[in-house]
Amino acid sequence: MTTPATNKLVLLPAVDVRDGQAVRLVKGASGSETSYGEPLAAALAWQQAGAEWIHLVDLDAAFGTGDNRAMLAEVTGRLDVKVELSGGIRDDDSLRAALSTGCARVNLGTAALESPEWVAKVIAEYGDKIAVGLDVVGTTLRGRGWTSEGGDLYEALARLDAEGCARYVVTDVDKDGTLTGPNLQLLRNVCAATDRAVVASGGVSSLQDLRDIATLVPEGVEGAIVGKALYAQAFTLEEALAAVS
Ligand SMILES: O=C(O)c1ccccc1NCC(=O)[C@H](O)[C@H](O)COP(=O)(O)O
Repeated sequence: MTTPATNKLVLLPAVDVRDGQAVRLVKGASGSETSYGEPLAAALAWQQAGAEWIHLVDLDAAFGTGDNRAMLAEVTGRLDVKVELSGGIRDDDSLRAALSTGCARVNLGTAALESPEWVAKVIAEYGDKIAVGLDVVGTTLRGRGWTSEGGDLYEALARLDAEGCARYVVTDVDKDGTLTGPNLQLLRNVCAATDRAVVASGGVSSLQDLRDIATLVPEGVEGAIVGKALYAQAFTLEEALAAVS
């Protein structure tokens, strides 16, 4: 693995969109939404607070209950910071739409489980504009808005590494939206199995959680997505950025 130049952890505040609203779910369960208002207002607030990245998710597209494509394109276009677009990007049409927003990269989930040949093709074509979301319960992958099972984490990781995947967004579904802390052991295990960059997602509840994730930067963790903790005002983004700088 290439040693990162600094130990700085990149923070990606999450804006998850359902039915036109910024929401947070508990363990990704449809119906467990808490609403936090307009996605653009949330994203602009994180940008104003110093975010370099926004993790922007179309939950309807992920769940197959419609999409918020036009709204996410508008939000991405209004931001000056980099956007990682996620949720329901599964074919040429949805990938083209996502990339045409001007986002810095997209995150593929279900497609990596159900359409491995297509994913290998787009990794070869778009390089590090493609990240793959490895959303797991235990070591079993989840797709389709985390409702379907999709095989073994480490088998998928070996396959995607061989195909040249640059980056993985790793989520412990049982931690996501629960404010119970990240699964540090999962992150360590994934870093031990790949030399590609890892973005941690799910469960962050405190500044100490972020400092704990930052200790894994030398092992390959590059960033951390933070959702519920920011919306629940457990800390401010300014405090979070200071804690990991
Ligand atoms: O990212 C997706 O594509 C996705 C699909 C289906 C359900 C949830 C999805 N993402 C959730 C997130 O990205 C969360 O915002 C992120 O893990 C933050 O979690 P937390 O800090 O625990 O609120």
